[in-house]
Amino acid sequence: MVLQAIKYTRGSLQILDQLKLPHAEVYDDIRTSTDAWHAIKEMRTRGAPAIAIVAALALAVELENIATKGELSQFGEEVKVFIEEKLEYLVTSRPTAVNLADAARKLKKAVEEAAKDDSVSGEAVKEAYIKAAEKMLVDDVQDNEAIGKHGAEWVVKNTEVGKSGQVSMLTHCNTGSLATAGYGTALGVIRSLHSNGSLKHAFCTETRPYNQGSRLTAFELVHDNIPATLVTDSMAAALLRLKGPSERIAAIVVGADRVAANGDTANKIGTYSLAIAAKHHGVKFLVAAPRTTIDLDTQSGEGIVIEERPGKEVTMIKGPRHDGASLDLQNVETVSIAANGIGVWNPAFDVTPAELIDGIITEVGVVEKGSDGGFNLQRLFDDTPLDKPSTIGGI
Ligand SMILES: CSC[C@H]1O[C@H](OP(=O)(O)O)[C@H](O)[C@@H]1O
Repeated sequence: MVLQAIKYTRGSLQILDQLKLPHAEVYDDIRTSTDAWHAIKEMRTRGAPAIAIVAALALAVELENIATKGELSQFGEEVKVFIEEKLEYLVTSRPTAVNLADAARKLKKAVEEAAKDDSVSGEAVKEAYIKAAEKMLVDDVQDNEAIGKHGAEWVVKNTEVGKSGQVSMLTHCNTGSLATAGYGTALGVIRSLHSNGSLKHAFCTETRPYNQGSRLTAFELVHDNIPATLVTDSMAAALLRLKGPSERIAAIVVGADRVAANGDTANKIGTYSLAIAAKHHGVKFLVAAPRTTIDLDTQSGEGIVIEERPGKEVTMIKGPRHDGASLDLQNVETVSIAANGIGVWNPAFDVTPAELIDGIITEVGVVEKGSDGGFNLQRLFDDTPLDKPSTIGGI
């Protein structure tokens, strides 16, 4: 059965509560933009692409239900203003991932287009919004499958493939079906390698403090029967030193929350240290992200706002009681794992400089740095297919 973080039909949206995973699969109804804002803020739904899609669809459901109750304005301009205000509110839920702001910009543009004619009805503007939001859900899965294909091809072509013709990979945080509309980005590359028969073993970090790796990525890898091993974040560098047939890491592949114009990448905290270890050990370091994660308006990592989260996410840990024999799923406890009174620094993301990144895998191809040592990401948005040699930066 396919893992679904997002369940949507016209007028109805449910999200898989990721704070209850991996021990319970509970879906929460999202009926309004306010429901979505809180679900995103609390990280019941998370992942750069997923938060954009959940926000967009939550407003679609809100609009549909307002119309069903006969409360939608008949005037297109009034519906347009309502939509714009709701999108601006939704964007405030989490600042670092650009996908949400990018989606809001595109949805506003679709609504502006629909409302150009003063005589347009509220119903027409509502329909234009809902169609644009629903398209994001469909496009994301297609983009992720393409990312998986391009990434798997690049890894096999550009890394030291084992004698078995297979590679072992390391990934960080969760970038799978639980972070997107389906299939995943970095985890999508691992899924593609696995389905091609090119994956020897997958390693995932636990990704403290929110444990998206141990709670979510391990859940997805077990669900898909992909041979995998969980390691703590502090074990990653030591893992890169191992040269055994299964442990020899061919490449690290991670997701992204925002890729700046020069390729500097904001991603889950701990990504930067993995990139440093990869450089030291001569292991390829790859970022996998759809173009909706690329922010050409932010020139470098210096311009990326890093979300800071509550200290209790570091000092407290939550899970079902285990009596030494089995889990008591009805008895979820939160326990402190730090000294009372200690200060806490809890940035949710860090920035990996472009110089530590070997390739950026997108749905239209893999971008590598050119002879000038830089990424030319504008090429991703040009009409020229990526398979043609570019003037700046080999692609
Ligand atoms: C395809 S998910 C991209 C990115 O989003 C995650 O952040 P969070 O779990 O805080 O929403 C993580 O940084 C992933 O790499």
